[in-house]
Amino acid sequence: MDTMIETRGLTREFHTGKKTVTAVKDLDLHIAQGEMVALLGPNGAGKSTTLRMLTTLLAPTTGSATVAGHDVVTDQRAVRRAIGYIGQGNSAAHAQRAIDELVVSGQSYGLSRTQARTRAAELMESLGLSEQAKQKVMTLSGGQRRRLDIAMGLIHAPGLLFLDEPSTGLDPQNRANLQEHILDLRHRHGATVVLTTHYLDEADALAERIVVVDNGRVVADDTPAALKADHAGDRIALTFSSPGDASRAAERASAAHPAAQVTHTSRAVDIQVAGGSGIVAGLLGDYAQAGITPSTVEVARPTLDDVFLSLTGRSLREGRTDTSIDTLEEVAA
Ligand SMILES: Nc1ncnc2c1ncn2[C@@H]1O[C@H](COP(=O)(O)OP(=O)(O)OP(=O)(O)O)[C@@H](O)[C@H]1O
Repeated sequence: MDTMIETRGLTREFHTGKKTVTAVKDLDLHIAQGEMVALLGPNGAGKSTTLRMLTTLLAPTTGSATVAGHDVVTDQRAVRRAIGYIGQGNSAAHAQRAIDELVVSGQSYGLSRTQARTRAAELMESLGLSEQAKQKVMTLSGGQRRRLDIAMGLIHAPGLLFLDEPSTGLDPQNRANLQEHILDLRHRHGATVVLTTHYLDEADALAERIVVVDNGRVVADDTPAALKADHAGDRIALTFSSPGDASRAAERASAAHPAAQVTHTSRAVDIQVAGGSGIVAGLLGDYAQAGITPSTVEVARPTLDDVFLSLTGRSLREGRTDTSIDTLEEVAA
């Protein structure tokens, strides 16, 4: 398959006062044409910085990257023509009417005025913005502006689409709608898609490949299924009516399944083990023989959050703050 994105030792540092933050460190990434890749990581992991370097919004400190065959430093115009980018910030101008903003954006990508109008109307309709078409951008709600940004990123049906947390601020219906647009670009145009998201279910549903980043480095890179199989087991959650029963249950589970991760708090026991669903019956039989009766038993398949927890010791669901700054001025930085 043809290469769409290639980075070698891509690194970006930020200097604030005397402090240096290495946001992205020695990133070697290869993404083939047509791949759908999600970058997953906690706040501050370096996801947005990576995307902003690949979209020419930010210059790398060291290392190199090519996007659609063009160097992100020496051939910025060609890179920009080849991509669609939906950043975290609002890119639309405030005083323009929403529809005009979209049409102009289409023309800037080389569509004729007629093509841009047709496409803009289609996108407005399917993103539920038809009624707001003639409104000035500054009068749109947060969610409507987010949808306008998305329309601007999709207007030229790009062969390579970067999305930085595209679903943030969208209601479930518009989130589903966006996923449809992405899948449509993919299937109809064979587009390559690189996205960052905090919605683990979204990454799981959309991406065939997940690149997990932490502290500016790649810590895992595989399909969602392989990541779960390699890094997280099923989870068996049990509760008991007394702390004594919980304690004995935890001990018996550890003895019978040495490879399992068993944690126990007061009346609850959590067992994480590969193939966990297959051992539940045996475990309950053992408890029955020992006179221990659980109050509740739940078995859950691993999630990407379990994968992340096992790789980094932290949960992706931990508190989130917005650190992103999306300006073209930083290209010069
Ligand atoms: N313009 C900047 N100046 C200084 N530090 C920055 C700048 N942009 C990013 N950083 C720092 O670089 C690190 C990586 O930030 P980045 O925004 O790439 O993370 P992220 O993985 O996208 O996080 P989030 O999930 O919160 O969007 C963070 O420590 C952040 O504070």
